[in-house]
Amino acid sequence: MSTSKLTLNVQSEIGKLEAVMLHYPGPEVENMTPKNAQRALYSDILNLSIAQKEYAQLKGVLEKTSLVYKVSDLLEKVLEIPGQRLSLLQKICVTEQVEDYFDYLLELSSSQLTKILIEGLPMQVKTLTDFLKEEYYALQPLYNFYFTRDTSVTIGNTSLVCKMANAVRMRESFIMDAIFNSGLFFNGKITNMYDASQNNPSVKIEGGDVLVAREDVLLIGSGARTSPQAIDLLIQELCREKLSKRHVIVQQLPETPESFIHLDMAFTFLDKNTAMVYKPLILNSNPYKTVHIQIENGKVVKIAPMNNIPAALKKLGMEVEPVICGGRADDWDQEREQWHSGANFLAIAPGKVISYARNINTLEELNKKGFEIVRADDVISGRFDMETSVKCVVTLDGSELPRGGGGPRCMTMPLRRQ
Ligand SMILES: NC(=[NH2+])NCCC[C@H](N)C(=O)O
Repeated sequence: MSTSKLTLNVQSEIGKLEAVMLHYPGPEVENMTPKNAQRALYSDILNLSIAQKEYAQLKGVLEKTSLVYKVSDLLEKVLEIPGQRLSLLQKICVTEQVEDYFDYLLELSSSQLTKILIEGLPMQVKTLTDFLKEEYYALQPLYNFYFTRDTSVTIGNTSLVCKMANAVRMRESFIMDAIFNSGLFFNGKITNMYDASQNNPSVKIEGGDVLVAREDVLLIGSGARTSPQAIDLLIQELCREKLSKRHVIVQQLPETPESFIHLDMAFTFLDKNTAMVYKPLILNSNPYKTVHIQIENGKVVKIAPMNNIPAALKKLGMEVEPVICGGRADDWDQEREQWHSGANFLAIAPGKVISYARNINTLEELNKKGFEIVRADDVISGRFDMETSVKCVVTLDGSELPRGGGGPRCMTMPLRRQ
């Protein structure tokens, strides 16, 4: 991590990645039992030591190609500043109803406090009421913190702090807000969706649903995690900038199964003119609407239905050739690989992407389209030089990480792209 401030700038999903925010999964991902895994938003429980080995591959590849900011390092620095520590703790203690612990937390060292805010604070059982709650934690662990994509989004020079759909992820957003607002690390603007929503409970939005297709084009999923009310509010915020023209393409998503939580589980950009798609949702006819919202001089001027995302993009001069997640041949393969984040790609440069090795039908499809398939370890060791490749997929071992419910795009929050 560098010491000078980084200027935020993301104008696409594929421009060469220059800086990214990560959280390395720690004990918090194991601080659960099968009984409460669902509340933690997991479909299964994880094995940390394997998850960490897999994660090390992602981190290793990113460190080779981009600046990496580690959330816990940034948080610790923010907590060093008394005023910022106080306001973050007040916010957390009030919203999570743990005011009794405020004085104790305030006195901890910044590194202890960082650890507790991420890994959870065990409850002190002092009353019968506490005892009968059958809760182990006063502050729940941040099980999903390694999915840094969801709690904030860099749109151009602005960091959008997301209003999470589930209370169990709310503290993640508060931490991101404190990091961006500290003024210590980044130059850029901040839009906080909690503040903007004025506590309207129907406003919810998560970064996995927001894709910056082009400087003037956002793709937004609307479903379990992002509501139409939040998209309307985001548009209002965008309208303040009074850019002459802007487009928002909204894709409705199924509420179940949970592998459709975000748009990036069904559609991600791979290259300037290529995107990974889950065919049944993105290309086939289905009940889920695609809507084009046109903004001019700070006003919504048109809201119109579209056939699908590729058709809407084409209208805006962005032709994308779809690559089929799971391959063309078998719809079971498509379903199985989509479930294991097979459509969730992170581009680290145009045509250079990261995904899980397990989704072999998806990889075969990419290989047919000219993408070399390489292992993360070969990139990290230098046996494979990504610079010499025109198009490649770097694959991560992914037996544990996908059980948390996401892939490489979900685990990375770009701060700056070329
Ligand atoms: N961008 C994504 N698709 N993120 C996946 C997040 C998964 C996480 N378990 C959740 O439910 O919140």
